[in-house]
Amino acid sequence: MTAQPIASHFVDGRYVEDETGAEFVSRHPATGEVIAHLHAATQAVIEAAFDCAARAQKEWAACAPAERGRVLREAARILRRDNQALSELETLDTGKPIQETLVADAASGAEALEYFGGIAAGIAGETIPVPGAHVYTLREPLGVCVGIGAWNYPIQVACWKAAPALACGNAMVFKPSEVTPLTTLKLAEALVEAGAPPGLFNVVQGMGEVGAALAAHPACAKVSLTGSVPTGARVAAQAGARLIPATMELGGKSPLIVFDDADLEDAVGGALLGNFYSAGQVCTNGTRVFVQSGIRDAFMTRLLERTAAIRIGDPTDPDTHMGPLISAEHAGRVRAAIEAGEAEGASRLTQDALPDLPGLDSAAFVPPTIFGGVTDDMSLAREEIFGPVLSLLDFETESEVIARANGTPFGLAAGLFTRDVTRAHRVAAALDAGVCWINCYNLTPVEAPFGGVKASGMGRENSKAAVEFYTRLKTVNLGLVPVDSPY
Ligand SMILES: NC(=O)c1ccc[n+]([C@@H]2O[C@H](COP(=O)([O-])OP(=O)(O)OC[C@H]3O[C@@H](n4cnc5c(N)ncnc54)[C@H](O)[C@@H]3O)[C@@H](O)[C@H]2O)c1
Repeated sequence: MTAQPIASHFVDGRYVEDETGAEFVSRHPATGEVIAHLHAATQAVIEAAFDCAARAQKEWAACAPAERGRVLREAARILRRDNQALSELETLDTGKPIQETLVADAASGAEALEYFGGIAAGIAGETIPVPGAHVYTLREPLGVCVGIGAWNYPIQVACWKAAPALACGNAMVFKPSEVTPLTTLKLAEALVEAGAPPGLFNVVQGMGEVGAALAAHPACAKVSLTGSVPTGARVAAQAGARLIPATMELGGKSPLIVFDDADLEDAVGGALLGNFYSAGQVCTNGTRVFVQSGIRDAFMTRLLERTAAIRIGDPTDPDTHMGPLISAEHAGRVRAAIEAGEAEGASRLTQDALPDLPGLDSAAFVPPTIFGGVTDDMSLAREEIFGPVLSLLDFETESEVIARANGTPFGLAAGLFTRDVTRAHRVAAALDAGVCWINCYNLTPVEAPFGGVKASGMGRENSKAAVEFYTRLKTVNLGLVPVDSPY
């Protein structure tokens, strides 16, 4: 099994290798097999990427916004054309089931390219009515933006950053996670095929040091990171030291609240989606499931029944619901979190058992795990586990659950299930979260802003809101009356 790219990096419209960079490999998580050998970017590769990006950005910013939009929409068409192959590659690189990658990865990336391709020609400033002057604003590109990605949604994350950045007239140097380096190279190919100038979107590979070097580069005009809170704090501090804007899409420990009057099947479905999709490796997951006492028993019964029907196995099999975690090493961390939960007194309601996994590395798999009797002080309720671990917490009243749901440093997302429309809006308004879901979970339409509050990040991706984070505003004042000078 191989998924070896032509070369490690994609710079100035073509694949580039520099074998003096540190070697690393990409593995297929389900088997542990090495699928690609790569080299981390050297300083020479990084300089080449910024040089060509600066050149391409000038050309791109000078071209008609409608033309920029056309190129992005053409790139979307190419991703859709190649969706099968891209999804297979994403499944090899991430271990996520093919039934997910076919709909949620390159396809979501294509939606971002379509959306921002569509609004590119409408990005504009405004006129401001002021007596005696004609005042208007211009929305200008920032220059060369740096994107740094996480491993759970590699091509989606790259598109969610590249599409708004490019629509606004910027160029980008992007570093995928070293764990999942492959599909972002295909995005770079698609943009060139679509007619983007060489150098507009560059991919450089490597570990955290390469990301840090990109964010610290004097030509970096903005950095957008998707990753963990500790990395976000480091990268935001670097950006702060240089006074450049930063968008941070970080981790979470989101609450999902099920009130007594909820539709039972919808609430159970939401909790399953919001904990076990992508084997739980989703930043917005509602891992603290607060269940009101009147619905507790019915909810738990259906949750366990439906969890038992989850098919674990080979992610390349279209029937598989849940594949491995990103690596045996990460699965080990998730197992340690499960053991800590047991040691702290939570009761494990699911079996610690995997099906036979012939030819696969069972060390990379963790079965869907549900804990009951979880209290707010337990590590299960406080730490982002980033695996298929759902914690059930009991509650009685609305005001109690709002306070407990907000009792976390994170603020990425929150969900609630209720048939009471007044309560739904009241509780959504009271929750500390960048995104709230009422009677659904983990919907992220490109038309709506996405991002966190508190330690979960700053800035927004998707929607018209993203334009604010990839442009700078210039105010122009034109005097219409004689200059009123006392001198
Ligand atoms: N909010 C969101 O949109 C979102 C989406 C997906 C994942 N996440 C979060 O991402 C995390 C999982 O991803 P991960 O393990 O890849 O995160 P991570 O923080 O370990 O790495 C993220 C990226 O940052 C790079 N990096 C590491 N140190 C760096 C440094 N000092 N300077 C610059 N770059 C550096 C890594 O190489 C990688 O490309 C989880 O916490 C998850 O919640 C958030």
